[in-house]
Parts: sequence; C-alpha cells; structure tokens
Amino acid sequence: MDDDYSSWVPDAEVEEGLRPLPASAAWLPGDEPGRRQFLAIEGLPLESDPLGWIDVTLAYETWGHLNEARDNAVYVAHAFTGDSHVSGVAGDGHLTGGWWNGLVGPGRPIDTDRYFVVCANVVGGCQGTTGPAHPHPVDGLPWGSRFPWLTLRDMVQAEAHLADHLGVDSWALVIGPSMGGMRAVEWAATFPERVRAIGAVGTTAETTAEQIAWNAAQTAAIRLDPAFRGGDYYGAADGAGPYLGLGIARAIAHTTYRSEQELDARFGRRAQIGDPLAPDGMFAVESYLDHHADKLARRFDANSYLRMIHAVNTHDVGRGRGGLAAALAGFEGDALVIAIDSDRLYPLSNSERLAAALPGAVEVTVLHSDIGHDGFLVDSTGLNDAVEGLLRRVQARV
Ligand SMILES: CC(=O)SCCNC(=O)CCNC(=O)[C@H](O)C(C)(C)COP(=O)(O)OP(=O)(O)OC[C@H]1O[C@@H](n2cnc3c(N)ncnc32)[C@H](O)[C@@H]1OP(=O)(O)O
Ligand SMILES: N[C@@H](CCO)C(=O)O
Repeated sequence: MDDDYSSWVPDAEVEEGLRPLPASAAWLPGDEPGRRQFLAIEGLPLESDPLGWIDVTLAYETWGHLNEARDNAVYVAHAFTGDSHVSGVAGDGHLTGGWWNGLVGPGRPIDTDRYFVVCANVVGGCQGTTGPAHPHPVDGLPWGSRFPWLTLRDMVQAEAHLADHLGVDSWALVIGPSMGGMRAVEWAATFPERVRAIGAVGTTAETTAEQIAWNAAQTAAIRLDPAFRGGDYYGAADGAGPYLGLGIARAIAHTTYRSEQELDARFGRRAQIGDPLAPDGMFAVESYLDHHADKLARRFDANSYLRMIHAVNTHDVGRGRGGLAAALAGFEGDALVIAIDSDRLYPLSNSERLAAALPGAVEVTVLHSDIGHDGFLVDSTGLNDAVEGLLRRVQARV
C-alpha cells in the first residue's frame, strides 16, 4: 500500500465535482451494462406500519447457475454502503471491481463455477434498488423525506421475494459482513427452513448502545447540513445536496471501521499540509478521512444513508420473538460466526453473544487483522479458510 499522499490537497476540484444525485439513482461505478437485473415487488409490507407497504424494484446480480437439485444457491448480503456487485470478472477472466472478490468468484471459496450466487441492493439503497431518490408513484417526484423507514426485516422480506422469483427454495448459505451479517441472522430467524447455513462476519444480533451512539453523530451531521432541507434536496435550485454532512458522517464511520493501531502505524502524527498545529495545517489522517468522505459523498445518497442507519439501529433479532435465543431456536442449519480481533465497532463480545444464542455449540472464529472492522474487505486469508470449511460441511450434509 502506497502511503505517500503528501501531494494530495482538498482543493476546489473536489467541491466542483459534487453534483446533485440523479433522480434515477441507478448508477453503479464500474457496472457492466446488462449484468444487473431487476425484480418488481408489489406491496412489500413494512414492519414499522401494519397498514404500510411499498412497491419496489430490486436491483440484483447473479453468478453461476442454479443446479437441477436447486441446492447450490448462495445469497451474499452486502454491508452498509455496499451494493450488488459482490464479484467482478473482467472479460479476460481476471477478478476486478467486486467488493468481495477475494471470497466470491471463479475458483474462489464461494466458487461461482459451482454455486449460484445472488446479491441484491437493499430496499432504500441507492445502487439501483428503489430508494428515496426514486420517483414517488403518485406524483413522480423523488420520494425524499417521504420514503419509509424500513427495517432489516423488511429488507429480508424483499430478499425472500427474490429467492421465490429465482426458484431458490432454500439457500445453501446466506452470508454477509456487518449489516449483511445482520440480515443473514435475520434470515435464520425468519425463514429457518430456507437456510442451510449462515455466515455472520463482523456483526451483531442486536445493535448496541455504542453502535447507536456512533450512528447518532452521523445522523446529526447529515440533518444539520443546511443543504439537507429535511430530506427534500433533489433538484434543489442551487444544485446543492448534503454532501458535507454525508462526508462528515462517513469520516466518523470510517474511523470506527479502522483500528487505532492501524491509524497510528499508517499516519501517526504525520503532517499532510504545512504545520498541522497551525490553523491551515492538516494531519495526514485528517486528509485520509477527507478522502473517504469525498468518495462516499460522490457515490451515495444521504437519504439512503439515513435509512441504512435506521435499519441498523432497529436491528434486534429477538425483538417481538421472546428474545434472541427463542428467535433462533428453530434454525437447524450450520453457522459460521466470525469476529475480527481488532474490530472496535462490532467487537468480539457481539459475536460471542450471537454464537451463544444459536442452537448447537457454535464457536466464534476469531480472525486476526490489524485493520479493524474493514478487515473483512481487506484481509481475506482466514476468512476464505473459514468459509471453505463451512461450505465443505454444508456439502457433506447434502
Ligand atoms: C461490503 C461493503 O461495504 S462494499 C462497500 C465498499 N466498501 C466501503 O465503502 C468500505 C469503506 N472502506 C473503504 O473504502 C476502504 O478503502 C476499503 C476497505 C475498500 C479498502 O481499504 P484499504 O485498501 O485499506 O484502503 P484505504 O482505507 O487505505 O483507502 C485507500 C484510499 O485512501 C487514500 N489515501 C490514503 N492516505 C491518504 C491521505 N493521507 N490523504 C488522502 N487520501 C489518502 C488513497 O489514495 C486511496 O484512495 P482510493 O481508494 O481513491 O484509491
Ligand atoms: N465498509 C462498510 C462498513 C460497514 O460494515 C460499508 O461501508 O459498508
């Protein structure tokens, strides 16, 4: 990794590069036209409102083929700001561009030559699936502030519609990191008969006070951006959206995605610009966070970000089900629960609590990474071994 970014400065180009999000919000950097498919779901019920529902279009991708026995389907659930592009294969066969290429692809542990792999962008997102930037069915204007506050259970219901549509009665594996892992656990609780194994990577079965606290600061950053306009900023006359608030939210979040020791080893007290102790100076780590703030503000929608926060904050697998253990009691499949030892956002204790609530003697697999929570995206060796082991067990049971 090249750490010489001394020439990088936050300049006017960054500001000018920010543009209002397209109302369709149907872009995906690096997308290959025709790869993404869409499923229309009519009347998806909403957990938050017994009378509420929403028509949605789900953007999804598939790799490989469902076999005749229909027992080789794997659902990969993406994380907070992720999307359906879990694996990217260039024309020459090289893996490129997918967010979990280390794990998913031809010859990878989740081998797309063997498994039928499916990944959809969540409802409320901004990578093709219906979200706040999409037109409201009544007036055709963006949903904006009117978009419902979905829960992860709503998102899983939409994923179940997709399974029905694809002819998948039961998944060999539902696996995901972080918010994706939360949905994997939700799948086990909601549809235990439709899941033969789950993989919960760097995640929790119920969002903790600390995680909600981090999210509170991010929510405030977005809402207090004057350009947020209560969530109705699409098509604003001045073209501005809440990019600064969204960027600040990402900077806060990104800090939680990395570890103290990694930030210290990479950046320490190094200066990026001038004397960082002077008002116009800047530490390298500040510049790094600015970069990630800018990157996310270019590719993500603030209203979707707030919907993701709401879905994560309301996540509690035991809610209304008699507690966590009761919620998972009906799950007879295999479970892989992975914690990253330097993850300060979803620490080991979260995985231990989940493993203890799962039927059978599930042990937490602890992976070493210096990175922290994002280790699941960056350090793949231990993760690959663990998932390979899980799939071998699942195969042995067929
Ligand atoms: C499941 C999902 O979530 S999929 C969604 C995609 N993932 C995310 O959004 C997670 C957020 N994390 C990231 O974006 C991370 O970059 C990861 C996990 C994808 C990759 O991590 P790493 O390889 O460790 O990248 P790292 O965090 O070092 O970031 C590298 C970037 O920081 C920039 N950078 C590094 N130091 C500095 C600095 N001092 N000043 C400015 N920029 C800097 C690099 O130029 C590089 O830019 P680029 O990504 O535009 O090429
Ligand atoms: N890097 C991840 C972090 C949440 O797990 C994301 O933004 O989706």
